[in-house]
Amino acid sequence: MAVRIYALAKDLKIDSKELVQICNKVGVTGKGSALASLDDDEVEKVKKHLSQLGAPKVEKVAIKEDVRPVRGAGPLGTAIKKAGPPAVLKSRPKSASEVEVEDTPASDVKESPAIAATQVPVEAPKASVEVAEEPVAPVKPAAAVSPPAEPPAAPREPVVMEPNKPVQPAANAPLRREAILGGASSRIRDIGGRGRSGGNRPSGGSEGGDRSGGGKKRGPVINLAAVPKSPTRQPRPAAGEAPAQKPEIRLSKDVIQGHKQGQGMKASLEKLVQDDVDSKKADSGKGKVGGALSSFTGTGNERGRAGKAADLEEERTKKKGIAGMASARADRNKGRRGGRRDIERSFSHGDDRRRRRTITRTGKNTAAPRKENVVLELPCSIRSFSEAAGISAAQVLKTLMGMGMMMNINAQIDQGTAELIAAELDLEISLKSQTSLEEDLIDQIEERADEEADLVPRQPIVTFLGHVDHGKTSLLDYLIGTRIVKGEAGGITQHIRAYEVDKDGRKITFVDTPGHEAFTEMRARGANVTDIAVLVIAADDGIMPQTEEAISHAKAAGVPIVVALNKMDIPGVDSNRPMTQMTEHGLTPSEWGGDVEVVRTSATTGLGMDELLDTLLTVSELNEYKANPNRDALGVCLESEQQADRGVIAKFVVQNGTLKVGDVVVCGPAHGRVKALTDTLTGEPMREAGPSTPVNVTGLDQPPGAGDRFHVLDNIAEAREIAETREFDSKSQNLSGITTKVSFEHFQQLLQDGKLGKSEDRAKLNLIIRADMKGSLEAIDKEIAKFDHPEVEIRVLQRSVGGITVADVTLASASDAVILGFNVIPDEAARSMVDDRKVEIRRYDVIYKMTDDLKAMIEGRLKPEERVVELGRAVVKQVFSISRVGVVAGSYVAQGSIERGCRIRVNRDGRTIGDYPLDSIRRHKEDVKEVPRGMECGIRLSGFNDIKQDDVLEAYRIEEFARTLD
Ligand SMILES: Nc1nc2c(ncn2[C@@H]2O[C@H](COP(=O)(O)OP(=O)(O)OP(=O)(O)O)[C@@H](O)[C@H]2O)c(=O)[nH]1
Repeated sequence: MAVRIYALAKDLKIDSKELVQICNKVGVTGKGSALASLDDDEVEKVKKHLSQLGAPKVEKVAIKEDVRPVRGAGPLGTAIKKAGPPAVLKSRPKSASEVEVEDTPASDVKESPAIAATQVPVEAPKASVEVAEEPVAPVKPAAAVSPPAEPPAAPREPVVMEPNKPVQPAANAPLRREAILGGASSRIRDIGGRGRSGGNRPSGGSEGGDRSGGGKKRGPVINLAAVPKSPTRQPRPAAGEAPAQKPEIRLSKDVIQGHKQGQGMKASLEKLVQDDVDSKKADSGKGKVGGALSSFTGTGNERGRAGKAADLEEERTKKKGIAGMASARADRNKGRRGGRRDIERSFSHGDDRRRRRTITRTGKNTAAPRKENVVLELPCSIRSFSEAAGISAAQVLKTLMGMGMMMNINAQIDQGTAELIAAELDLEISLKSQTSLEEDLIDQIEERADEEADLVPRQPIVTFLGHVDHGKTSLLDYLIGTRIVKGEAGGITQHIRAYEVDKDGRKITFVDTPGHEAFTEMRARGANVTDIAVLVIAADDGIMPQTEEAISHAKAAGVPIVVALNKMDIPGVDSNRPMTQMTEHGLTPSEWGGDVEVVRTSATTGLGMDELLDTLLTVSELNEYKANPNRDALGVCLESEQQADRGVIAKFVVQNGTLKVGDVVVCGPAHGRVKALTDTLTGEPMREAGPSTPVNVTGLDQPPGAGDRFHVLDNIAEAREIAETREFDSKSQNLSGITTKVSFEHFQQLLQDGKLGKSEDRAKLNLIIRADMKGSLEAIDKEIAKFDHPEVEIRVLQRSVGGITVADVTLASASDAVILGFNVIPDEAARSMVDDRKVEIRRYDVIYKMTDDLKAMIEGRLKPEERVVELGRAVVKQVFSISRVGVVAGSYVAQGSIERGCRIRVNRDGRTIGDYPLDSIRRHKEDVKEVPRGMECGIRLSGFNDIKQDDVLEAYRIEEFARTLD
C-alpha cells in the first residue's frame, strides 16, 4: 500500500526532508516533496538502506529533545552531554569545551565554525549516540566539535566522540541544522525576547515563515532622536518652564566688555551694578554725562542736556541698589515714550542709524545658537518650532510670509509646513508625529507576540484560487456537501465565502474566491488570509490569465500551493499539458521532482476528493499552524453587507485569539459590540469563534471595508475614537480628490458653485452605484476604470452598499445620473419617485452584464466617427460662365463616380486649392443623381466660381460611423 514520505518519516522518526533525500539516494526517483507517496517496494528499499546504515532513530529524537531547555546551548553542547554514559559524565569534571559551549549564546553558536563543520550532507545517518553506547575511548578533547580556547589543565575523562569520528558530523548534521535554523529558532527567540521585553515583543526569529502566532507580526518601531552634533547647543527648557529672559539692566560698555573678558563671569549682579556705579562716578568726575544715556549717546555733545537725568538716576541707584535700578528703569521707560524720543531726535541722523544697527547686531549675536538634528513633535506652534530649532520666531514668521502664509506665533503648524520651513531655513529637523490611539492600541495588539506555551494547533485556512469556471465552487460544494454553484447568478462566483469543514474530526476552513477578472481584490484578500492556496486548474483549459494572477497572489502571500487539476472526468483530457504549463510558471509538480503537490480531481465524479483533503491536512500538519485562543481576537473582514432586518453583517476570519459575543470590535471605520456570531455555513448562532474560524458578525455600526483588519478592544469609547479617526481620514482623502465619490450635499454645492460640467468638450456619464457588498463595489470600480476614454468622462457621484433610496433618485435627477444597482432593488419611496423624476435605474445581478451595458452607454455618448469615402475624380475640360447660374465646369469623369450631395476638392497643378460642396451636377441640362466613370457632365460648386480648365475635381463623401470602445 502506498505511503506518503511524510508518514514514513514519522514512523521511522526521521526528518521527512532527509527521507526525501534518502529516497533519491537509493534510486527512488520523482519524489520531490514529503507529500509524495512510496509503494511497498520503495518503502522496502528505503528501510533496507536505513538498516544497512543502522541509524539509531530513537536516540536521535532524544538528542532533539535534549536541545530544548539548554540556555543558549546549541546542538553542540547537547552532543557532548549525550555522548558519554551518564555515570562517567557525572563523575568527570566539565571539560573546558563543554563549559564554553553551554555559556555560548545561541546566536554565537549559530556562527560557530564547529557547528559549520557539523553541517555536512547526510551521508551516513549514524548518530553520535551510537558512539555513546560504545565503550568509552581514551580521553581527548572534542576538537572537531569545539576547540577550547586554552588546553584544559584538569585531567580529562574518556572522550566519547573519538571512536565515532568517521560518522559523527554527518550523523548530527540534519538534526543540528534543524535545531539551529528551524526548531531551535524559537528557543533563540525566547532568550532574546525575555531579555528585551519580557517575551511580549516579536523577535527577529519569528519573522519570515513563522505564522504560528496567527496574523502578521510587525517588528517594534523605535524612533530614536539622533544625538545633536552642536557643542554649543542650549539645553531645552523643561515643559512649562518660563522662557529665559535677558535682564534689562543697562550697563555701561566697559562693564559689559569687562564682563565679557572674564572679570565679571563669576561676579554677582550687585558687584556688576557697583562697578557700573563706580564707572559712572568716574565719568561724572570727568564730564557731566553718565548712566544709561551715555551708553546710547557716546558723545560729549549731549552730555550737558542729559546730565541732569543721569545725575538723578545715579542718585537713585546709589540709594536703592537693585530696587533703585528698577525704579530708574521705570523712569527710563517713561522717558522713552516721550522725553527720550525728544533727546534722540536731537541726535545726529548718522548716530541714530548707527545705534539702531548696533541694537540689531546685538540682537543677532545673542540669539540662541542654531540647533541641528532637532526632534520636534507635531503639530506644534510656531513658538515651539522656533524654540526647538534655535531660531527666532520672527525669522520663522518671515519665512512663512515668504511662502505666502500669514501666521502668528501661536499658530499651529503641521508636518508639511514644518518641513517647508526646515527646508527654507536649512535646518536639520526630525519631525515626530503625535502618537494616535491607533498607534497606541492597535499597533500594540498587532505586535504582541504569544508565548510559545500559549500556542495551540489550529485548523488551516485554505483558499481556492483559479480562473473563472475552472470549478472552485464546485469542488468546495462537493467537499462541503452544498449546492452553492447552482444558485449563483450567471453561474459565476461574485462573493468571497468562507466555510469550516470537519473531516473525520479534523477541521479545515475553506475560502472560495471569484475567478472573474473583476475580482482581483477579493482574490488578493483570499490569498492574504490563507495558510494554503489550492490552485484550481481545469485540465481541459490549462493555465489561464486568472490562474496566473492567482499564482502571483499565492506566491506573494508566501503560502504553500496545492494544485487541484480539475475536470479530469472530461474524456480525452491530458494532464501533462497543464503540468507542463505549471513548470513554466515556476511550479514543478512533485511527481516530476518538484515540490508542488498535484491532485487530480473531478467535482462531478468526486475523483480525488479524499486525496485533496488528505493532502491539505498533511501540509497543515507539516507546517504546524498554531495560535493562541486565550487572547482577544484579531483577524480580517472578508466581506460585509447591510441587511434591512439584521443591520450590518460582516464576514470575519479570526486569525488569532477568540472572538466572543459582547466583544468590543473596531474594524476599519466601523465599530461596535458583537451582538451575534453565526456560522457562515449553517447560520446557527455561535457563542465564540476561535482561531481560523470564519464567522458572520452583527453589531457593527456600518459595513467595514472588505479586507479591513479587526481588533478587539477593552473600551467602546476607544473603539469609537479609532473608527471615527479612520473615517475622518478616509473622508479627507476623498475630498482631496483621490476618489470620485461625491456626497449629495457636496454635489449640490458644486452645482451651485458652477464647478460641475466645466469641461464641455467631454460627454459626461454620471453614475450612482449601489451594490449589495463592498467587494462588489470594488469589482464595479475596476470595470468602470477600464472605460477611460478621452471623450467621455465617467463620474461616480455616489457609491455605497445598500438598496436604492430616495436620496439616490434625487441626486440622479439633479445630476442627470444613471443609477446602477448591483444585486439591490429600489425601496418603495424611491420606486415611486423614479417615474416622476425620469431617472434611469439599471439593475444587474451579473457583473459582465453590467460591463456590457456600461460599454453601450458609453458608446451612445461617443461622437460618431467621421470617415472620408472617396467617390471619384473628374477632369475639367471646359468652363462655361452662364448668367444667373454662374460658372459650370464641363468635366469628364475619369474614375469612380460623382454623386449628388458630395464634396469636391479642387486640385490645380498638383495642389488642392479648395474644398467645396457640390451644388449641382447635370447631364444634358438635367440634374442627375450620379454620373459614372467615362461620362461627361456639368459640375457647379457652391461658393466657388474660379474653376479653370484642367483642374482635377475629387469627389468624396463624409460618412459617420458609431464608434465602439473595442
Ligand atoms: N465536467 C466537469 N465539470 C465541472 C467540474 N467542476 C466544475 N464543473 C463545471 O464547470 C462550471 C463552472 O464551475 P464553478 O464551480 O462555478 O467554477 P468556478 O471556478 O467556481 O467559477 P467562478 O467562481 O465563477 O470563478 C460549472 O458548470 C460546473 O458544473 C468537473 O470536475 N468536471
